[in-house]
Amino acid sequence: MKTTINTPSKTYDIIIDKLPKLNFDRKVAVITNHKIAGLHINYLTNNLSAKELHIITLPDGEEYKNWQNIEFILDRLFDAKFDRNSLLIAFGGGVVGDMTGFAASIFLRGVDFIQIPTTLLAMVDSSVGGKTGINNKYGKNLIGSFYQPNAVYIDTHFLSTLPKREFAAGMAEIIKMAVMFDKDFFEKIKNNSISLEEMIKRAVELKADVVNQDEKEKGIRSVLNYGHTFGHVIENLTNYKTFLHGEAVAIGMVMANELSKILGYLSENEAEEIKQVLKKNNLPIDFKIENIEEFYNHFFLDKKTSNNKIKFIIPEKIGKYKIIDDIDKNIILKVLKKFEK
Ligand SMILES: NC(=O)c1ccc[n+]([C@@H]2O[C@H](COP(=O)([O-])OP(=O)(O)OC[C@H]3O[C@@H](n4cnc5c(N)ncnc54)[C@H](O)[C@@H]3O)[C@@H](O)[C@H]2O)c1
Ligand SMILES: O=C(O)C(=O)C[C@@H](O)[C@H](O)[C@H](O)COP(=O)(O)O
Ligand SMILES: [Zn+2]
Repeated sequence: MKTTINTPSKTYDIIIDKLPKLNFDRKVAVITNHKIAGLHINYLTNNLSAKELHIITLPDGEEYKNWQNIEFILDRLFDAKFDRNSLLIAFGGGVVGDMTGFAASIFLRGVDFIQIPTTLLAMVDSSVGGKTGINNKYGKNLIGSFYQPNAVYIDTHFLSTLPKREFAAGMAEIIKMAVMFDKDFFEKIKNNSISLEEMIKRAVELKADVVNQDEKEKGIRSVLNYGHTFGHVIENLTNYKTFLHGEAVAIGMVMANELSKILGYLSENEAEEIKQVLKKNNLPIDFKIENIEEFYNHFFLDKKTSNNKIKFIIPEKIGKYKIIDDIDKNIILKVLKKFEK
């Protein structure tokens, strides 16, 4: 199965199939982490040949998605005398993918890279669309670039070793896409009447369609941030340690749905339906806020906030999104109070 991304900066294919034989007549650096290398590096290198092959392994975890590890990658590339004709391969989840893409976008002002995602979340979301970056003390993904890969190879073979919690985190981003764009897709997920490959394919198609329309998030691409306005604050406040990204997004969707209900859009029934689908997919749907003013103030670090207007993405109904950025502070505090400790 193949989907194509066609943006002003690059056109490339997303191939959902067994990993093909990859031959590159140039220097190649595979960037991964220790866990994935231990589990799958042989499967990759058995299908990969290059003029010169380097493996760069990073520490594992969201807390390592930072400048220090970007510099680690760049130092390895300089030490090995990589040049502008070199290729980087992101072999891992979203953390590896975001860091590899960012390193590729700034090394020598930009070298080619490809994505070989190994988590469900990376397969359906982070490997597609060219958002790259790192976190810092101010928040999530606040430093980075829009930099498209040359190709994405999605081989579900890698999911055989993915822990249940990580699989669930990927389901959060899939459910997000269904709630925003495709009620039929949501129903299939709810009723378990869709195969894993078909689910991945549909989620990738939905994301590709958005990226093709709005590569650099000037409009509709912000819809992919549903659940993230709240979710990123949760990740930041819990130091990226309590929740996986997808788990924080799931809670964020529940909070966004509360906002939609208060504004008179989403019905109680549909909000409950979404909660049940998240729960059934082993995702958290609650979070206790210690300090709602502190939580509220984090919204002003969100990249979608401009001119002090916080932008929220909510479902008007399942399958129909709404972008809204002129909400009174008291309404937002009313939502946060529902989750106050
Ligand atoms: N760029 C984007 O558009 C985009 C989209 C969504 C999420 N993200 C980012 O992606 C990150 C989350 O990505 P993630 O959920 O893939 O987390 P992750 O990259 O941290 O991987 C999750 C865990 O699973 C392990 N792992 C990876 N593949 C495995 C496999 N096949 N078998 C066993 N273990 C495996 C990893 O080592 C890690 O411990 C966040 O930083 C988020 O901000 C980016
Ligand atoms: O690709 C996008 O656009 C998304 O918003 C996908 C999100 O799932 C992803 O977590 C992204 O990194 C969040 O975007 P950000 O710009 O808020 O970092
Ligand atoms: Zn996300």
